[in-house]
Amino acid sequence: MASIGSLPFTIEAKAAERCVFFHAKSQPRPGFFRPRRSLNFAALRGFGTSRNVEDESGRVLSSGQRRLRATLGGSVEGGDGDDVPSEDGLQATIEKSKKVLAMQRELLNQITARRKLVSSIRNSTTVSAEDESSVGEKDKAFSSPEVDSTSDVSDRNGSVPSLEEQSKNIFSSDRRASNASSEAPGSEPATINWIHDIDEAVHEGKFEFPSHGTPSPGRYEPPTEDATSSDSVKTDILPPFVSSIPEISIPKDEKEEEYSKEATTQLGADNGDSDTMVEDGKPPPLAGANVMNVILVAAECAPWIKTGGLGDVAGSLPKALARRGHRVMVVVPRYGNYTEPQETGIRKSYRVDGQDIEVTYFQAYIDGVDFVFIDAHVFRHLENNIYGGNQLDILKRMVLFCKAAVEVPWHVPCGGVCYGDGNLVFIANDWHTALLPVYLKAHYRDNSLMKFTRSVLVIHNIAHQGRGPVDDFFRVDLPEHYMDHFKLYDPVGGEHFNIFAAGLKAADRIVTVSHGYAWELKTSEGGWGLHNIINENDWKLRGIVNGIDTREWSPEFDIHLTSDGYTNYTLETLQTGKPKCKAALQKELELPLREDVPVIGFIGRLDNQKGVDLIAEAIPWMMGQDVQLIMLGTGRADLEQMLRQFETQHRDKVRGWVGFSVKMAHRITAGVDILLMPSRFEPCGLNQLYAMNYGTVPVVHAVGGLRDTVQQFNPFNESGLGWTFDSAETQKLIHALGNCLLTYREYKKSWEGLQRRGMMQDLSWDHAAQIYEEVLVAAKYQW
Ligand SMILES: Nc1ncnc2c1ncn2[C@@H]1O[C@H](COP(=O)(O)OP(=O)(O)O[C@H]2O[C@H](CO)[C@@H](O)[C@H](O)[C@H]2O)[C@@H](O)[C@H]1O
Repeated sequence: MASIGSLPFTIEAKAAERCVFFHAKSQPRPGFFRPRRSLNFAALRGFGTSRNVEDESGRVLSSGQRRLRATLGGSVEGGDGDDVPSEDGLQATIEKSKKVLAMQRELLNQITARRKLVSSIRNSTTVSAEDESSVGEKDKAFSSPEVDSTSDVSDRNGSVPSLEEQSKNIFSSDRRASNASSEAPGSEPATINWIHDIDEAVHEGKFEFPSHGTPSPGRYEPPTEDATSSDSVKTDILPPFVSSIPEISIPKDEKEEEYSKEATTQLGADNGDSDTMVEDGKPPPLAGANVMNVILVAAECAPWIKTGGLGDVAGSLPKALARRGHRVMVVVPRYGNYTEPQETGIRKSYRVDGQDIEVTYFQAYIDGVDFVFIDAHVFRHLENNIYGGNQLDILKRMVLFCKAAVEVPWHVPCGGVCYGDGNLVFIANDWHTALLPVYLKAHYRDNSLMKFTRSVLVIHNIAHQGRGPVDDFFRVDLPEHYMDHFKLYDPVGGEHFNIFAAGLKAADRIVTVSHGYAWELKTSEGGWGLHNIINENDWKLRGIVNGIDTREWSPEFDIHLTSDGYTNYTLETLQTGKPKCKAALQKELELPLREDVPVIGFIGRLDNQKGVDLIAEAIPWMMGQDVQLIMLGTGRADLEQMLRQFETQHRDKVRGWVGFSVKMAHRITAGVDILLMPSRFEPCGLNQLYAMNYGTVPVVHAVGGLRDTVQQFNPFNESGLGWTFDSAETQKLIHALGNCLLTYREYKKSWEGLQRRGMMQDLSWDHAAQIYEEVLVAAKYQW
């Protein structure tokens, strides 16, 4: 594969990026459903039902409406035709008025709480120009003044969930699509006129209680309330690709209730915001009316299996989405005997390249997230080499994984209840799971199955695409007319089969892991042959900078810093804690114990992407400095050998740890002063984020996510977070690192400022999860 050199990141390029983005945003989206503002009818439900009473136009009114009308001067309930009310009658009316006022008050409280929540979310969000444009668009989409009753107020039975119920729905037994949208974020909540609005709407016939009728063409059809919305499809017309459709939804049982309780407690504990508590002590979900079922599918997931940043993201983004109130699952292959997941006893069989392969499912519920592991003989014994084997073996594993993953919401009950395919969005990651959006479309949606399920494909690294000979198409079990989606020609690979290409076309939305990388992907240097497809699909692409797991990667709680002389530390104890970790690291690696020497670290895959060759070229200069260098990595054999050689040649200054050690990665991040990341390209990069959270100063090539997250230090106004260099050249690396070393030695106050600013950032997933949610909502309403 061609290596890409440094990219032309000029101001003009940045401006071009914005133009492209805005242009794309303003394009109309065919069939894009825009939910309208609607009112919360929750209060009307609490009155119970008795007999049918009709209004002037003959419409049947609920008893709640009847009482309201009676209270407001109507003549439906209680009056029974008496023109002159008796004393008792008056008393009863007063009592009723009091009740209604109490209910009104309660509703207003709920509205205030919701308003507070929405504005607190907004205030806590630093919206970039791109984000602002899309938030604006979302606001518009959610703020039509019309009352639209059929689309987003009620479920299919015509019942209207209250705020409280909406929050319960996420964990409730039928887990139906919570498409009720009384006040979507961004819309003005209904105000004091709500009774009048409802009454008038009902009276004037603007509002109709939803029926089970067929939705009008072109409108959004709310998901069914069954756990599996495709149940209604008869199995005798099942397409050959589909394993089987479950016929019954699994009933609520005790286990599920426990699960609900646990989940709700979790939600409350994590939010910890008493302002948002509703009366019964449960907070409404941060996602509000947008709560949905989300299934993230990835080839790796920390802490069970991780070879790089994808594992970190799969292990932490779902928890942040769950904290927002979504029901979230992660599906990952079971490569080893993990302790937490329990066997579910469910077995299914999928055809892969002409052979039936049986899979079983293991499941665990941790930190508010369902983790489902797919077990099959092809995944076993790969724990130390999950991407191992020949190209065909890998392809078959991914075909099996994607086929099984799509049907997990049908077959695997979590907490007793399957997710179902209504109100569901899959998040696929990188080429390994890029077949999932294609299968979702070709096997299911093209056959009227999983009608309400959508997919988002996340690009963590476009350099790996699942390329193969064109004939590989016949191994992935798709209708022939899908072949063109996979066929790609480029000067490097010639005409070939490309899984990422097809996934990008089939997904409802595409995300990549930084704004910088979103721009680079559209260039011929950064798109690795897929730039044309990415440009064509720019309208559905969004850059979202990764967050970090602030518990796992926190100097305060890091479990790898509790022994061997290391220590946990915080912003307050930085000046004592970090030197202690530095000394412990020097001791562990048998380097000279010196507090004053700057220690430089590198952690990462040893390949062309990470710019290890630039470090190699800079070694002679570095060894002329009074520094220590610690490198941790695995990958290309020649680069591994190079690391060993550095250590042998410079025993007093260099350690080259060849291997994959999570513990050492944590300890190096805490113990070194400077983290070097000369990546030739870097979609986001997590190590620089971890480094900053530990008061370690990054020196990076300003590319992709590194450019987004590390602002150059400015000594004149003491701002910035580290050092950046603008092209992947050894001399530029040396220049940046030289300035960094000078500051470390001569300007202690500036150094401390850099460390503190790094540590004070909010690098958590919470902000990113909120933006992911916007993408999921957009996907959900993509028709
Ligand atoms: N030898 C070793 N021992 C222990 N731990 C090691 C290690 N080598 C690497 N790691 C760990 O693996 C992770 C690597 O994450 P990165 O984001 O830097 O890179 P990666 O290129 O794998 O991910 C891709 O996906 C992520 C997630 O989106 C993007 O940030 C990134 O730019 C993109 O290339 C870190 O947690 C790091 O500590």
